[in-house]
Amino acid sequence: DERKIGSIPSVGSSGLLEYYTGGWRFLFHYPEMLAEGCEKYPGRVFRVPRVFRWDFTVAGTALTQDVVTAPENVLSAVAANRDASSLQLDFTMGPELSTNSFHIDVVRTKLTRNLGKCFPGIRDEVSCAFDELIASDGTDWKLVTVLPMTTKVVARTVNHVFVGLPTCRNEDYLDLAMQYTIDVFLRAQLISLLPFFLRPIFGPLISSRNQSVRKGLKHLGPIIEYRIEQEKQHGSDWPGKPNDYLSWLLESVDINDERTAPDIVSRILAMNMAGIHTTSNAFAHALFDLTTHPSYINALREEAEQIVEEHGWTKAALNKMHKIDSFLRESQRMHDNGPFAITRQVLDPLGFKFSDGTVVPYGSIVNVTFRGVHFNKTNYENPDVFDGFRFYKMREEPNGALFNRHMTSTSLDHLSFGHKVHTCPGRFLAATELKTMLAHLVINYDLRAEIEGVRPPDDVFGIVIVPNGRAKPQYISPPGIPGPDMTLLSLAKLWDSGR
Ligand code: HEM
Repeated sequence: DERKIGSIPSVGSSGLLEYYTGGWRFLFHYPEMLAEGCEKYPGRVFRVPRVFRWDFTVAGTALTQDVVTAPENVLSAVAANRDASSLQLDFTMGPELSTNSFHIDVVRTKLTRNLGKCFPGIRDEVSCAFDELIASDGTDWKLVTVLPMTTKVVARTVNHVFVGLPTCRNEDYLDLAMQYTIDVFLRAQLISLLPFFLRPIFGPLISSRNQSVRKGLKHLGPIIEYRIEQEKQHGSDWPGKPNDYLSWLLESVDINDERTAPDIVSRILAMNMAGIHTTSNAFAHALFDLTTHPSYINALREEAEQIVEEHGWTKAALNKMHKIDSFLRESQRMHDNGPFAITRQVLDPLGFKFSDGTVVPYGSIVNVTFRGVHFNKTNYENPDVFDGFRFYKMREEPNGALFNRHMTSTSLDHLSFGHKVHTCPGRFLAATELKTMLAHLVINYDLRAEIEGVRPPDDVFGIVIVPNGRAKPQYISPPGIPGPDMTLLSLAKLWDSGR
């Protein structure tokens, strides 16, 4: 295995020292290390030192195809999440979530099919949450820290779909929903520092799983009990049954099993983890792109206003917002959730052989990095330049009828939601939320950067690469009211004149 590994290029030195010291570089300079690897070894696999291990990173379209089409028993997403990667799923969330993942099937099927019906609730939650959190009195610009605000708006909105009102607005429940991801990640990092044989002993003690499920049961336990009772009395279509994820989950389980309520709570927490920070990070990035390139604001506002005026606030109307769709997709292209679209563990004892002949050994972690694909000149013209209407322009071309670059489309050149086998099943919900949020903001508010023309730098810690948590763009509602010193229009003009 050492011989096989030795022939794979590495970022930094490939010596033994790098194996031990490089891991520390990884904590604070991972984006630069990946950029260096993608630049030096385009279209290949390269090694990156982590703490006491090498990760194998794929930086190109052809080899990405090898990864996304490999079967689960060869390159496993489940194994990567359970133990070897950052989640330590067995301890942090429970092994049953990977051995029976019906909660994921329910997202893929019932949740996605019901988005049209759930849309009024989504729209209402987005609008109330933003208006409450920005709390503009309509006379002055207001500074609001982006990331906590978007996280709260998203947490309320997904939970409107997951568990409905009033729980989706309960502060204590929302704290749990937002904090859960952080608890899981931090504790998983601690567990993964332990030697393998100690993990089963100390893993459960370090994990916050029982505590989180207990807190979740405090809020959801009585609701689950009530719904089970109604079903027992009136059958599965009982009068007044809410149309939400909790109901769809309960339709898929044995309600007589006493383990049902804690199990359902674990699965709802897992979906909060998959759905909150991913979406709120994407939105924060989009807002930073908008305030750094404010000339887009009017165009997006015009589109949103015109479509809402003509078709009202519906899911079908969102589908017509092509500029908003393009803007969000471009923002995702340039700023992803962390460095990797795809993480897998090699399960084949013979290792995994890529189509270029590279072999990575059994047990290794293989990552596909966004950078190698999204910033690749063969995939995109001027990939380093933000072009909010890049995809909109493709759509307008003569063969636009064949356009297949919507926000929710995955492809080998756009991996924000993964591609093929494990493509994100929540992307339709995420896109619905993101488009509703962006349309709501531009229709109801003017916004501008805290510091003109400056995009707040990402926060970086190891593989956690997230939008800046302290930046505060400014908002004013309703749009068009002059601010204390400069209006949005004058800002846009300055930008156009090249300042
Ligand atoms: C902008 C927001 C989101 C982004 C960027 C995102 C991205 C991703 C990515 C990159 C994957 C991994 C694909 C792979 O391993 O091949 C994934 C998987 C997943 N996502 Fe999302 N996601 C988002 C929102 C959501 C939401 C809202 C939900 C839930 C409602 C969700 C549920 C899931 C689940 C359950 C998986 C695992 C699928 C599987 O293993 O088969 N995601 N997502």
